[in-house]
Amino acid sequence: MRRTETSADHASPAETARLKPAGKASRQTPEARTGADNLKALKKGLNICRRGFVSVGAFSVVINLLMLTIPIYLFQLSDRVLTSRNTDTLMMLSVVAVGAILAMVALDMMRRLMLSRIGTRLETTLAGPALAGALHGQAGPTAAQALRSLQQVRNFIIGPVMPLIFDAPLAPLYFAVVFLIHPTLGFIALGAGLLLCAVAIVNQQLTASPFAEASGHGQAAENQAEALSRNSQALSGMGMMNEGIMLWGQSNAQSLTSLIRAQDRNAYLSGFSKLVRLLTQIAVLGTGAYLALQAQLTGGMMIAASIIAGRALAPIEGAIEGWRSFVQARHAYKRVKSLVEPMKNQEVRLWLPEPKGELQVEKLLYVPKGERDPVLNGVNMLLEPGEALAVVGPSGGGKSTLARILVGGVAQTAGKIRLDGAELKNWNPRQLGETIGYLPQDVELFPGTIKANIARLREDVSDAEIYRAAQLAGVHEMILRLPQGYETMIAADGSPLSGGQRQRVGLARAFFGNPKLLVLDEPNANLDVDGEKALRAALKHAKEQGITIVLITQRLAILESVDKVMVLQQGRVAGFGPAREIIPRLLSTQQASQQQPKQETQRAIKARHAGTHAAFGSGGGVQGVTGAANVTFQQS
Ligand SMILES: Nc1ncnc2c1ncn2[C@@H]1O[C@H](COP(=O)(O)OP(=O)(O)OP(=O)(O)O)[C@@H](O)[C@H]1O
Repeated sequence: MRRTETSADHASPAETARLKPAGKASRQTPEARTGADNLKALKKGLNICRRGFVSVGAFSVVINLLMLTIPIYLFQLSDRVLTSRNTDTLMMLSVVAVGAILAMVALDMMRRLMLSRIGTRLETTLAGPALAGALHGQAGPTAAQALRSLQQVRNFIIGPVMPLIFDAPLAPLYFAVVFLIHPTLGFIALGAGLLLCAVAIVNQQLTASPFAEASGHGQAAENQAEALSRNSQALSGMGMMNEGIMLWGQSNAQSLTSLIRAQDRNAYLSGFSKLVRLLTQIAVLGTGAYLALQAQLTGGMMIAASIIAGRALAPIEGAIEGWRSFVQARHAYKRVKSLVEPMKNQEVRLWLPEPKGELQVEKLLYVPKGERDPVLNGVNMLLEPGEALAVVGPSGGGKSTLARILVGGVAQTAGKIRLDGAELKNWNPRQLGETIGYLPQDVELFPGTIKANIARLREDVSDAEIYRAAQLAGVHEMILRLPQGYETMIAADGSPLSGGQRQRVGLARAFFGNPKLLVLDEPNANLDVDGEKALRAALKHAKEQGITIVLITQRLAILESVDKVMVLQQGRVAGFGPAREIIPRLLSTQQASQQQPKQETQRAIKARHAGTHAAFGSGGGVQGVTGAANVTFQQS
């Protein structure tokens, strides 16, 4: 048994980057850092953040106590120094006050530094899992949204509202001190505090829905902007740029309109709360002066009470002003949490013995989230190690979805998929990834060199392994013909490679390592004659190596390389069996479907000549392999 690991493997990069500065030498490979380590790092990171918040809370208690320095100093000056005219007392009080203020400022500074480190730590701890969660998720926040949410949370933690949140629980202490100075003043301050709390609740009620609307429309605008940027060339090529920007503008305008509505309400209520606080301070001063005239208070007490009352109300007032950033940060944190929680709860999976490549699918059902109709229904099959299966069928039949489920990219709704008897979900994700080679229908290469792309972005591999994969995929010569060869940099849009070249490099990536199962989704869609030849040779190599192959294709010529054929139609298996039995039937189906329109046209012409009205038939509808399949192949 080699080691244990979980899919919290994905938690590692950010945490790892935090532990060691970025750089080639410091990058920890999956070999050096197991999933169990990553899971531990995630939990440890979160615990450190939690402990950090507890320390910040403790600091806040001391800071708030020290904040009483000035009112107490004032009170002592007016009631003790001015009456006794004792300069020694003045000196001593001043030294103590300066010391307390210095301590308070130092603690406040440390509190901010701690918050800033907690924010950064939280981001480095959660970025990897959040990114992995977003990449794994079939719905929910995109990777960019997940990272932006995390930044929002960090900005809130290091922003000006956070200290106020820690100060708020200590407000009762200040109210208590005002009560101690004089109950009447205490009631005034408490009344104002309750009024501000009511304002805070009203503020929350009035702004929650427009803020939520603004955030929803903002996210839609963001998605549209991302889609525009992805499709910029097509948009500009077809003159659709203005319409695209208008579409984004509508969502953005809706977001800004809701935002202004919420901000206006927030501004009115913030203004009102400031008024309440200042009026309270005047009321405390005025009432204090009256009580002083009645000899119930001293002048110092009166001023101290006013300062302390203002201090008691400040966090409530701050909460009203900072409400928006609080709501945003809370939403952002919820988004991040929804992505990270599943990672945290993941179990450590065993590294199983190397599989042979037996693939079994039992009663597979897939219904996309939020949909009612299944995309795949009742799919069953068994492939022995080294067998090659072609999945064919009309467009939209569910072929690519099946491919995505077979490689564990999409979770099925029901049914079982087993590799060497173990369900995919029970495999160690890292081991499963290394066991599978997958070429998706839309090949996307990562910005980086061809070499890095073939090596699946790993750095702990030898050049020989990369060369072997390129050889197996029959792409080595093509790469050598590029000016920079294996070092050719691929941009985010896949340039300078053509569609066919990208597909061939993607094939080499699928062959990299020692895959036992190859899932190739229309690998020849963009290939020229040379590319097709190379693909056929690659499939032959793969078969010789005993690799199990699932090949999704619309091309007839490639079927000669397979042992079995499955016909998928509307998510159901319309035919499955040995290639030598299924292919002739598919061919006769195709010939019949090609002849039918001709016969119908001839009938129509005859009918017209006979002076009768004849309608064309609906076409298609040719009975296929199991009485339903209507499969058309491209000859190649
Ligand atoms: N997440 C999803 N949400 C809604 N519908 C989906 C989802 N995934 C797949 N579908 C639907 O399932 C059907 C099958 O899609 P799939 O891409 O698997 O077909 P296909 O056989 O590979 O088609 P093609 O040959 O054109 O690539 C399509 O109608 C598609 O719209």
